[in-house]
Amino acid sequence: MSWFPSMLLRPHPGALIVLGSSALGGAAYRYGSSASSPDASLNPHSFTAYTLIRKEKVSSTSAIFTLRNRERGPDPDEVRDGWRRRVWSVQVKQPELQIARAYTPLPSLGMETGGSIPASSIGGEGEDAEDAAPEDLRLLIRKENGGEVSTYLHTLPEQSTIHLRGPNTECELPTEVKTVIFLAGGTGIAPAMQVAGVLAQRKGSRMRILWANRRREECAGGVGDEERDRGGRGVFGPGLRDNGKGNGGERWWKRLFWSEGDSRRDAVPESDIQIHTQTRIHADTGVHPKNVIVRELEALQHHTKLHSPTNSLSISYFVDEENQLIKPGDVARRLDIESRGTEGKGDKVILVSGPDGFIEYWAGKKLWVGGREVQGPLGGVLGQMDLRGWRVFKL
Ligand SMILES: Cc1cc2nc3c(=O)[nH]c(=O)nc-3n(C[C@H](O)[C@H](O)[C@H](O)COP(=O)(O)OP(=O)(O)OC[C@H]3O[C@@H](n4cnc5c(N)ncnc54)[C@H](O)[C@@H]3O)c2cc1C
Repeated sequence: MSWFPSMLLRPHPGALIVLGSSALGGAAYRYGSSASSPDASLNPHSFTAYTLIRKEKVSSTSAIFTLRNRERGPDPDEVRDGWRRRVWSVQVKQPELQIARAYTPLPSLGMETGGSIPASSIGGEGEDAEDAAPEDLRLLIRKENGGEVSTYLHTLPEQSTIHLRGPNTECELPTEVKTVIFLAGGTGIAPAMQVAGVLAQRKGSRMRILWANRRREECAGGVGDEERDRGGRGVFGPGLRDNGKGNGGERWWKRLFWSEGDSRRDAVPESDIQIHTQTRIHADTGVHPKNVIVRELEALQHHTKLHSPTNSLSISYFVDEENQLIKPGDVARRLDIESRGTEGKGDKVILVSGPDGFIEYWAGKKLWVGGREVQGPLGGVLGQMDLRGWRVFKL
């Protein structure tokens, strides 16, 4: 495949940071005049200081960390470019142990054009939209039991300093890629959201995310599109359909997208819009309130349709503790649907991202060759399936 890197220059997670940079791309990094030193902007060669301005709980083990460049150094071009066509990550340093780990920034609406609205602010309180700055980075970080860096990060209070290096390209999504099936395990949803952000900008794009979690709390309130269509456990609960009015008694979130008289107001049916707003439902209705990641995903769906009504982003949730595992048939069915009538219409890709065991089960092991991580042969469940020309990439 010409457009996927044949080798990922990803250092072993435990590598000492003194061993050197893992950045890909070799692009020229531009430092703006407002930056007082080259290190003021995110760059792959040295660590840049960020302030943890917000820690937003997702579940008992995960949170979204919002990080602001301490010297307000401008984003390098590589980051802006990344939001348009890449899956990318940054490295975060644990200063005492001098080790670093990779984390995947979450997209914000309009990132590709310098916008800065966290998708979670759609249908929410609206604070995020006002507080956000274009160069803020948001990382979904799960606290690993006994994990050195993630545990350290979760102990930090807001206003702490965190050092980042990057961006590191994980894979490119050239413009001909418009159809993606994404198998995500746990925090593998972060790269899936990046891909959704990229495809939203491509007319006629189709993406299906199958997201597996061990526990419901990681995807609380998430109802898959198929389940919703079947009229299963409602998103809104009896008599509680959200009217999309938010706090001010007005559909404030519409203003984030449309100005008065904008013809796109009518591009998405009102019923669709309502379904993408935040729910505030008590636990005794039996419906989980949506956590911030689920809200972000639904806002991404909304954003995808706004770009073009022919775009489609569907999400399916699978929860181990509810005995819902992704089965080969779930993938085969989606392959079947997405293959129909799209022969020769651009590249179709299956991306797999998550813990090592998840990737190995679905696509076979990634390999380490000469201290670098490479794709390795296609194995696992996907290796046994008739993929009809779909490409597979392990993230
Ligand atoms: C490109 C990329 C993007 C990523 N994006 C994200 C993201 O967006 N969000 C996210 O949360 N994570 C992400 N990760 C994973 C992340 O980089 C870290 O691997 C993760 O946070 C764990 O790091 P840690 O230092 O906390 O754990 P580690 O210290 O590396 O430990 C990991 C696990 O191994 C166990 N362990 C460690 N040492 C031993 C030992 N000697 N014997 C037995 N068990 C041991 C620990 O108990 C722990 O459960 C990404 C990884 C990559 C490569």
